[in-house]
This record gives sequence, structure tokens and C-alpha cells, in this order.
Amino acid sequence: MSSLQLLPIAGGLLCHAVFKRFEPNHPSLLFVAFIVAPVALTISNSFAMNAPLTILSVASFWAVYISTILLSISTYRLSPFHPLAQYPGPVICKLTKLWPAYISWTGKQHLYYDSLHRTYGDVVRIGPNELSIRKSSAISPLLGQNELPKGPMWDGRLAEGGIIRSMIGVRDVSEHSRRRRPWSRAFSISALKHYEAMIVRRAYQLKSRLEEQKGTIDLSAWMGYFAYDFMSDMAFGGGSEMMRDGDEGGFWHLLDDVVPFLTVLGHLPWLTKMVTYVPVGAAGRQRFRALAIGCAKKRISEGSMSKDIFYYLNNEDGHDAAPRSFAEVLSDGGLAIIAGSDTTATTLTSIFGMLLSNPDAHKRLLDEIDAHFPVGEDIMNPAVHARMPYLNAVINEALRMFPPVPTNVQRANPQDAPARVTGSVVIPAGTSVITPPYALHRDPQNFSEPEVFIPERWLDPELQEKLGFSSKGMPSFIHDSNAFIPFSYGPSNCAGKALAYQEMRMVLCLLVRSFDMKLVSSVTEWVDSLEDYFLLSKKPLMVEVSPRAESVG
Ligand code: HEM
Repeated sequence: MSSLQLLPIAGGLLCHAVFKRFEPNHPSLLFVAFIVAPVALTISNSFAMNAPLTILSVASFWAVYISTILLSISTYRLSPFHPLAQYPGPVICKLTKLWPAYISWTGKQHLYYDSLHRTYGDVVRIGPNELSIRKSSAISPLLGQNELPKGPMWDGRLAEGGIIRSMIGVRDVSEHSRRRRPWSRAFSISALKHYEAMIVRRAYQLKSRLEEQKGTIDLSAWMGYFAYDFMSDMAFGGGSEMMRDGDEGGFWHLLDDVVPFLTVLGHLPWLTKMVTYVPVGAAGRQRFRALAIGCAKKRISEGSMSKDIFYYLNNEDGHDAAPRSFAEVLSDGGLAIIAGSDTTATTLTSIFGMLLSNPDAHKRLLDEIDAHFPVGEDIMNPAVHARMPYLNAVINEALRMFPPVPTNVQRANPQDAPARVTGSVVIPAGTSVITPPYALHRDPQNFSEPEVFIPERWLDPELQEKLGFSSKGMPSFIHDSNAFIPFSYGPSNCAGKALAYQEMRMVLCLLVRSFDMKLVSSVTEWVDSLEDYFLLSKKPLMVEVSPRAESVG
């Protein structure tokens, strides 16, 4: 074999050796590796060998070089020498992230990973350097106090382009915990008390808007309008009136158009920097940003009308010696709206979908509400809601079946860290790991009859007995609440968990008490149409709404 043939092979092997355990994520590096290096090698070789330099010689050198890289990478990834060789999974996933990226584009990644776990067991290799773990015992070691940092998915999803990354995607653990501090103050028990009036105002607005509707409505859209208006109040002191005006500018559409694309980028972070120059989904993001900037500036100039999330993010409580930059406050305010509105709206919609297709559960909830709020009692009293077992069971059961973040609770063991061991699972350096809530919640090892809506599973045994649940003939009913992670787990879990419960309890009590509802569209079709683009994307749920005859709220 001549040196002209050996050189591209040696060059390809060297290139793979350099990029072996990580993927280059800057376009210039890729350009150097795949274009500049082989062309430079061809030219210098032809000078050294005094061989003619033709287009054909450059092209064939390049073809051998690239083929060597691909072959070498594939062989290594499938070989017993790969650090994740012991874990089962589909060959295509072991070879490339392009396949999971494609699956995520279809919106069905939650179902795909669930099916992989059913086929391969609790630990599955879902990428060349990525594991999915469906074991409740692994949650605390990976996400708890000694958590692994957030995973590379965030490098893909949050293209910086001069914009400060919002807290959810901050991968450095100490920087993340610095950014998290004002959030913890914003969701303390005393802070939550201040938000009650804001929820009450928006919930009653929703009630009266629904009373004005004639015939069939899309409940999913109305839950979205409510949640978005409320979170805008919380994040920037207002600025959204979707319940009044509808989604006039097609704002949800703009955002919906971009989410599949962002989900794909989450799998291929190295592609992100290249596509920041391509204006895919830019309209939606720019419009959202412009809106947020306008609201934030207005909120700052007008000062604090109430203690909302912005009050803490902008250090208006004077807690931090060094105030945060406007860009950081803006970015995290935007995060509050995105993270807080779609998630609660989807859960409220799924709760109504399940209640309306399970009349017994609906009746039990209504009975509980009527019993706790006789005529004259304030139906929006959160202290009472917290003590309503069936209300909370219904919410948890909907979160179990339809976790709004179904898949991507991702962490990663850094490149230079020692291997992380949890039980029999070893997570080598440079390995990403997901603990997918959907697969955990639908695993019969964690929850018996996982596909069935059974709020009673969340009640204590005494109450179950009272409701006749334990006589259902399921003596060994499994209920592992450690496997229930709709809000993730640990120091980087959902910052807004307490607010979300408070908001959902209030809205549910008010609407269930106030309206008779009837499903017009099929709930099975609604469930089948759900798509996982990091957030579960909610589809129209058509219902007929009429004021409840015996409503006293
Ligand atoms: C049903 C409602 C909700 C669900 C199921 C939910 C779920 C989640 C999940 C799974 C995460 C990812 C955590 C991780 O990476 O481990 C998250 C993050 C977050 N959520 Fe929620 N969320 C909900 C509502 C809210 C609300 C109302 C807010 C209010 C602002 C909020 C604010 C946040 C924030 C700020 C983060 C980033 C946390 C961090 O990185 O430290 N969420 N949420």
C-alpha cells in the first residue's frame, strides 16, 4: 500500500482518536477536522511525493479519510472496549445520536424509550454515550444532593447567540446553585401566600370567560390562555391578556413551530452552533424576547406592585449584595413563563380529560369539593385544598400518566470525573443519563395497572378501604412513590412545584364546582395525539361546557 493510500487512513484514525469520547461542538472545529485537515494532508503529501495534485486525487483522499473515521467510530462504539459496552440497546442507538434525534422529531420519543425499557430492561444504552435508567433506586444517587450536572442536551437546546442562558440549562453545578437562590426565595411558604390573590383573580376571569362561551370549546386552549396570562403576571407583572383577546398574534403557533427543531438539537449539540446562523424558528423566539423585554422594562420603571417572581429575580427584596444583570433577570423571567405555563396547562387539560372519561372519579372529586366547601365557604382557600385527599390524588394520577416533561430529565457525568456508581450501574466519565418520568411512571414494577387512571392509588389505606378500593381484588397492588418524578428530583428539580400544585388545586376546585362538562372529542385520540418535544405538547380537547345547575361557588 502506498503512502498516498496509508496517509488518509492514518489521518482518519488520528482524527477519531482525538474526538473519541466527545463530540466537537463548534463549526470551526468540524470544518478543520473534516475539510481543512484532509485537504492540507493531500496537498503536502503530493508535494512530498512529487505526485500530481488533481481534483480526483483530493476527492479520493478525502473519501478514504472520511470513510476511515466513520468505520473507526462505528467499530469502536460497537466494540467490547467501549465504556458502555455492557449495556443493552438497539445497535442504531449505540452507533449514532442521529436516530434518537429522528425519533424526537416525530414527537414520540417518550413512547420509544418506554418500549426500549420493556424490551431491554431497566438500563438501556440510548446513544453512543448515553444511558436511560428506569430504576427508582437510581433517582436519588443521580439527581439528589450529590447530583450530576445537567446534561449536554442543554448545549443543543439553548443556543447562546449573545443571550444569557436561562437557569434550567446552566450545566455548571455551582453556577446553577447561584442562579437558583432567588427562585428558592420566590417559592418559600411566605412568598406563595402572596401569589394567592393573583391566582384567584385569573381563575375567576377564566370562569367568567367560560360562562360566556357558547357550545363546544377547546379546553386545552383555554387552560393555555389562563396559565400564560397568570405566569406573565408572575414573571413580569402582566403583559398578556390571552383570556380576553385570544392568541391574536398566533404566538403559540410560533413557539410550536420551533419546538421539534429544538428537541432535535438537544440530541445533536454540535449542530447547534451551525444552525444559529439559520433563522429557523427565529420569529417565535424574537417575538417572545421582544415581549419579555418590553414587559420587564415596564415592570422595572413602575416598580414592584406586588411580590411576584420578578420581585425576587430582580433582587427587589435586597437579599443579594450583588444585583443580577438585566439579561439574567430577563432570561429567567422568560423561563418562568415557558416552564410554568405549558406544564400546568397540559396537566389541567389531562386532568379534565381523565375526569370526564371516568365519571366515578369525577363524582368523588365533586363530592369532596362540596363537602369541604359548603355554601358560604371560600372555595379558593389553599389551606383547605392541601387537606383534600381526593383532589390531590387526582392531580398526582394525571401527573403520573401524563408527566409534562416525559423524557428529558438529563444529567451527565463530566468528562474528567470519576465513574459514578449507583447499585450495579456504572456511569463512566463523559456519559449522559436520563431518568425518563414517562417510562418510570408506566412501569408495572413501580405502579400496578400503569395504563389505568386510578386516583385511589394515592390515598392512604384507610381511605382506600372506605372508598371500597382495597376490595378490588388486588392484594399486591404496587405503588412505589419513589418512582414518581413529574417535577424531577433534587436540588435542580422544578423550582415551581409548590406554585404549580397551588394553582392547579384552585383552578380545579373552581371549575369542577362551577361547570358541567361533556367530552365532545375522543379522549383516546387526544392521548394518542400527544407529542413529546421536551414538554408534552397538548392538543385540542373539545368539550361542551355549561354552568352547573347546583353550583354554589
Ligand atoms: C405541572 C406543572 C409542572 C411540572 C410537571 C414541571 C416539571 C419540571 C421539570 C421536570 C423540570 C426539569 C428539572 C430537571 O432538569 O431536573 C422543571 C424545571 C423547572 N420548572 Fe417546572 N414544572 C411545572 C410547573 C412549573 C411552574 C408553575 C414554574 C414556575 C415558574 C416552574 C418553574 C421551573 C423552573 C424555574 C425550572 C428550572 C429548575 C432548575 O433548573 O433548577 N415549573 N419543571
